[in-house]
Amino acid sequence: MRSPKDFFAPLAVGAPDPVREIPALPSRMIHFFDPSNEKMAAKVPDLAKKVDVLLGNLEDAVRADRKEAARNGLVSIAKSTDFGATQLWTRINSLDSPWVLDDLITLVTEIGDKLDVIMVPKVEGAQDIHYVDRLLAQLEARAGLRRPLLVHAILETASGVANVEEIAGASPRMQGISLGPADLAASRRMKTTRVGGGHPGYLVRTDPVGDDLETGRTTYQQDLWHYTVARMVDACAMHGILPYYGPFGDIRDVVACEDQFRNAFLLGCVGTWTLHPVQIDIARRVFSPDPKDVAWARRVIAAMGDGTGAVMIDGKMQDDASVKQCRVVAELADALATRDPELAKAYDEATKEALA
Ligand SMILES: CC(=O)SCCNC(=O)CCNC(=O)[C@H](O)C(C)(C)COP(=O)(O)OP(=O)(O)OC[C@H]1O[C@@H](n2cnc3c(N)ncnc32)[C@H](O)[C@@H]1OP(=O)(O)O
Ligand SMILES: O=CC(=O)O
Ligand SMILES: [Mg+2]
Repeated sequence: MRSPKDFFAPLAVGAPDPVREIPALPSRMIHFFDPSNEKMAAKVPDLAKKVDVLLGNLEDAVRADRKEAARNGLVSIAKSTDFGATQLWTRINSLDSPWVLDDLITLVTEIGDKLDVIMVPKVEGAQDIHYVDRLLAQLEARAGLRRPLLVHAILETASGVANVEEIAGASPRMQGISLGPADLAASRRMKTTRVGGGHPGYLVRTDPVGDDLETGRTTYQQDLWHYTVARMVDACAMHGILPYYGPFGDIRDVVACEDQFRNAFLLGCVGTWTLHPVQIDIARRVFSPDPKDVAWARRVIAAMGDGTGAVMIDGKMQDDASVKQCRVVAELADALATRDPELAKAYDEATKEALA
């Protein structure tokens, strides 16, 4: 473990100073595209106007014989596109793969000034982050970068989950963590065959009435990912970094996708991955607080004055703890409003109505 005294010192001579705080930039959707896919690449300039984060994916879902094309495609897209306020991220290949070294050398050298965050898959423990941390510092120094690249880990191995707290705190570069339900299911030897979402077999059933075991016993499907998402959220909150839901692979099932995203939002996640354009509006809707909740939060904050004591609003007790929750919602709304004028209007109208 690094000494707290030198945690914020650069890991290579000439590398930029590490950040002391992770910027809470809007990142409701991390939209994945394959930079070697011409159709997807052609949509990037338009998508940049619609999403908070664009991610050039180099790992799984890119065929082995397209890895180089994806890497080079990302370099040329990054150089030729105006991303405005939209962040550009990449997902590199896994640390044991034959491609990752060239991914990092090429991307940091060629487009290190355009990239915001590097997503690292299949992280097992702090040692993986330490490896990337030092290598990035060396490459940043060589490329003369002034701004450090941030690192995002995917939680998709059983070891990663067991070590999630040390991963979250492994480096000042740690920006966030995403749930990777597909690889995690495989790593845990779960008996699912899906990319995220629930399973009809994972359920609880009401008790029998008398001796009849068959009739009237309602079943409730449970969330396979509750434990992992909750644990990830705690690890991230503890270290001041951001938690995200990951992929929802049933593109057609926009209803269950929205449910899964909302569960993650309510538990503390700030965003999710979007794999297909149809998921972008779902993520925007779910990960932007509802105008009614924003109006309520602003009303509680106004009524609570300096934030101490207790007041009654519409029959509900408010005190220091509820005003803190309201501040989370109100601050998120303020941050999103600066990026999204439609949301800003909806929040202000709902607030006026609530305070009238
Ligand atoms: C477990 C994990 O690791 S998840 C992360 C890795 N996986 C990914 O990144 C997957 C990314 N998404 C995809 O590859 C695709 O969306 C697929 C394969 C799921 C579906 O692709 P398609 O069969 O082409 O879907 P569909 O026909 O509905 O696409 C409609 C249009 O949207 C485009 N499109 C689809 N996905 C994307 C995307 N992620 N970004 C931009 N455009 C897209 C298609 O190219 C198509 O364009 P066109 O109208 O010009 O022909
Ligand atoms: O990479 C994501 C996953 O679910 O696996
Ligand atoms: Mg994966």
